[in-house]
Amino acid sequence: MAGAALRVAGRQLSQHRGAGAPVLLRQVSAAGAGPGPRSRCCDPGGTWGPWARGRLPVLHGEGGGTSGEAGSRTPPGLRGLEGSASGSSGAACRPGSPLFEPKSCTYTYLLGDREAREAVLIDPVLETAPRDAKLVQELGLRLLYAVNTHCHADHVTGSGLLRSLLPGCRSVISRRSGAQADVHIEDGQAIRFGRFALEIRASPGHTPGCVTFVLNDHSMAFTGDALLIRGCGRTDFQQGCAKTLYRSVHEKIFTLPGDCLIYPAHDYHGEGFLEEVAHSVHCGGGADFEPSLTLSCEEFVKVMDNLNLPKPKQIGEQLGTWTPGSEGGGAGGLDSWSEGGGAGGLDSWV
Ligand SMILES: N[C@@H](CCC(=O)N[C@@H](CSS)C(=O)NCC(=O)O)C(=O)O
Repeated sequence: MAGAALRVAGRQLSQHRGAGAPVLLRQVSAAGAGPGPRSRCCDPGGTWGPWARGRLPVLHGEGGGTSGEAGSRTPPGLRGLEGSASGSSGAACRPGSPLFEPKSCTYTYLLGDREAREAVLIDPVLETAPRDAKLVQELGLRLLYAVNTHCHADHVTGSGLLRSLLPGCRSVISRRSGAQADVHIEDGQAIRFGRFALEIRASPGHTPGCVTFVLNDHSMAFTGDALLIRGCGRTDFQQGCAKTLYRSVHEKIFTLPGDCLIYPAHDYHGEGFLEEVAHSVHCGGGADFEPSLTLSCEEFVKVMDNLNLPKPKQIGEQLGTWTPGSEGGGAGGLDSWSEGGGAGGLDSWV
């Protein structure tokens, strides 16, 4: 077991726990960094989830149960949010938010080993890469890898910029993504930082190359767009496949231990940060994430095939980084990605 994961709010390393735990850093985001439009959600209010309402932006779980300490956890909705790091209003800020990019509603995660000072950053965004690089430096960490859960269509990854800003940092993405990177990963492999590792679980469906990163003690999982908060990745382009996504989520994510915390790439609905996801999965059969995932696979596919979502706002920017030769051109290019390297022109992307 890697020990208890430590959440850190703002820009301070916590002293609450020993050095034997990886640091999961969460930064309180700026006021106004609210959620994007709701595309589908079973909570018509569009407000904070009950676990977040009225709370201040603080470090989740600090002083309360943290991952790796099964049995000491606070139930969903009651998780301790003591020790507020800010006096901001809960209504304006995302409670206990990790690193957040408001335009694409993307969560970036920084994990580090405090002893070895080695870190990995998951799903960085181009616009917020300078913020993340500064944070890594301030914390005295050495960023080994900027890893991507998949080829994003809604924003440009920050991994390329981070390689420049933090020499020694290597970009990572799955081989099946077809994108270029310093390191290509595959199901069953692991990315090491200090005494810890992120295990790679292929979780295709949103795209063929999607992966979920699971901390080696299985206390945390970073699901990318396979499983979101009150949602899951769309499957209507980038060679998406609803049936494949259903299988991935059920076989690779819902099978994680009941106390595993799930960290998704987006929260479009402002539900706040939903911890204890696997716990909720066990209680609600997945309904706390995406209710349609509790349906049969056949019914889920029907729902996904009839979402009629607009294309992501930034799909043009993302495609604009492609070099000629990548398929299609224009937004339509994403529809024709090929599994074996259709997104080959991503030199500027990773
Ligand atoms: N309004 C947002 C929607 C972006 C979007 O389509 N997001 C994808 C993941 S990134 S390709 C998705 O799967 N969304 C699921 C959903 O239910 O919305 C924007 O325009 O950026």
